[in-house]
Amino acid sequence: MLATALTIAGSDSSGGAGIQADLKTFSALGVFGMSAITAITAQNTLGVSAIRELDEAIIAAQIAAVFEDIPVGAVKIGMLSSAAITRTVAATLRQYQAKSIVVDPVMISKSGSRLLHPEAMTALKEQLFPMADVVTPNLFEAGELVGFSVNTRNDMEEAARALHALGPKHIVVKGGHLEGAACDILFDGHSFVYFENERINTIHTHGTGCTFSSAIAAGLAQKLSIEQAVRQAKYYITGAITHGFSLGHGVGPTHHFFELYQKAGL
Ligand SMILES: Nc1ncnc2c1ncn2[C@@H]1O[C@H](COP(=O)(O)OP(=O)(O)O)[C@@H](O)[C@H]1O
Ligand SMILES: Cc1ncc(COP(=O)(O)OP(=O)(O)O)c(N)n1
Repeated sequence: MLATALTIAGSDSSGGAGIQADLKTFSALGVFGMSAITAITAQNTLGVSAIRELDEAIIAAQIAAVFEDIPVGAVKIGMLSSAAITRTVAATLRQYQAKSIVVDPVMISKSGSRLLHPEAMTALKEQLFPMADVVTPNLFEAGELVGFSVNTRNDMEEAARALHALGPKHIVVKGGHLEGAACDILFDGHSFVYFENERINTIHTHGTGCTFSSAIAAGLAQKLSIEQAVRQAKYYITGAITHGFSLGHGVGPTHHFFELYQKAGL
């Protein structure tokens, strides 16, 4: 049977990030994608001009409709916006005993708009992190979550240890915003695995975090180990950034296509 994955995230009208990037990634990786939308953003390559949260009942109903009918191989969680939405998503996933959960703790878009109210941080840590198989913060998000700034590889390791203590089985701290090579680290509570690629010199990186976390979820849905899923995701995002392109007047999107997956040779 085809592997399936559910994304619970916000909609990006320009198609570069959010639900749209997640579904494109699932599809390119050969996984059947399903979605539960938490919020609608009016967004393009220049920024976010409006956000409308959906009410908790319709968010829970979308998740329930999928789980009541279809086996869900993995879940990716992106923009949650509020504490109430975060609690609703956690409670609904608990109700359906969801497995293989990847939490991308989306806080601020690259263009600078808040996608998570600061007061939702506690619900994220207390309700969702203990259920997560993987949490994938970037440097800024890791810093906000642990309460110290994360700027070096040493800081990334320290942050991964602190975040692992909150309950997720694995942490991937993304080094996309580091100087030099694009280096991410995976921590399982015992040891670190480094995933490193040469930095691609481009401004067209809209949606990199969404693409990376949904590629990990796709790998888990395909029954890869965490390390294999992160390796596949790293290969995929590197190709997607390499083929990122100018679209609109600002930061263009990453590009998703099946050949990126075929070449992964996993
Ligand atoms: N310019 C780049 N060249 C190569 N890889 C990159 C680049 N920017 C980001 N990445 C990779 O993309 C993934 C997403 O990271 P990041 O951009 O830090 O996430 P976010 O979108 O959440 O800020 C990571 O694997 C990171 O290493
Ligand atoms: C609706 C929505 N969700 C998440 C993001 C953040 O995407 P990310 O891949 O972390 O990075 P940018 O797209 O902000 O570059 C978003 N923008 N919109």
